[in-house]
Amino acid sequence: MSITAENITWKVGKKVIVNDVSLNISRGETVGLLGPNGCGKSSLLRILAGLRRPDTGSVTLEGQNIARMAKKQFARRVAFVEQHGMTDANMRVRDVVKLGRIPHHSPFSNWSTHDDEAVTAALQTVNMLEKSDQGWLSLSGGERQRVQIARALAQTPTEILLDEPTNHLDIHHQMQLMHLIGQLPLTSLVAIHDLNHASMFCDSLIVMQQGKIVATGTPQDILSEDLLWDVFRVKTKIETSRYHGKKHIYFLV
Ligand SMILES: Nc1ncnc2c1ncn2[C@@H]1O[C@H](COP(=O)(O)OP(=O)(O)OP(=O)(O)O)[C@@H](O)[C@H]1O
Repeated sequence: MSITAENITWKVGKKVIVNDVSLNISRGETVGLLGPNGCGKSSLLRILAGLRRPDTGSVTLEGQNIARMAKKQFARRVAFVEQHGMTDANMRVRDVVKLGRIPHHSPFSNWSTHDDEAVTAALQTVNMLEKSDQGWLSLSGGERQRVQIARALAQTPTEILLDEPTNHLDIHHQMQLMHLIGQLPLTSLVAIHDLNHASMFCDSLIVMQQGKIVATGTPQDILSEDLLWDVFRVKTKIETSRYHGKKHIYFLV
């Protein structure tokens, strides 16, 4: 298993935010993390990214407990793209993406052509190479989002955690990004609100409600009208799309 969590619980005061969560994500899988606002998706991602310590339970990467991994070793493996922008400084786009190479350097190592190649490839992947010299503050919300993803890719991680990465993106870039995430030769866990995109682009899904996991499995197996009513309180009609063969959800009023 690439990422395993066992019985993770995280509380703030007496409020249980992540409640006894266990999960197993196989290497190379693209997993969608679904659930209503406030159900604990970001909190769980932050725990898996090593930014929060759970009160109980453990997270392991290929069997290694992350609490016992050196920070740098962890950062070389796991990239995290959070929901909100990462800097107020007016850095050039290329310099923002270069930050992704930090875990690969010691105080004495020099910047190499390999680093340059990783940065260029990451910018190319998100279609931002031609804006390399533009200032961060001059970018649109969607462009910033893509640069943040480039920074994560420049890290050349084996696991990538993304918190609503298609937020701010127009439909073209949403589709392009979800397709890209699905194609990356990495283990990806992506919090996402668009259920049709989750169905189209994810190998499997984890559905949360009030801090707990209430369903896991392939989109084909678990997306059902009953589940979406129970979790999101929406009426739906679900059919297998004759265009892409995946489940397609129609929302009814
Ligand atoms: N540091 C904190 N202190 C207090 N409450 C917190 C803290 N972090 C998260 N919460 C609460 O935990 C709950 C889960 O929040 P979280 O951001 O994980 O949800 P989410 O599923 O990512 O939501 P959304 O879909 O709206 O982004 C929310 O009620 C939130 O207010």
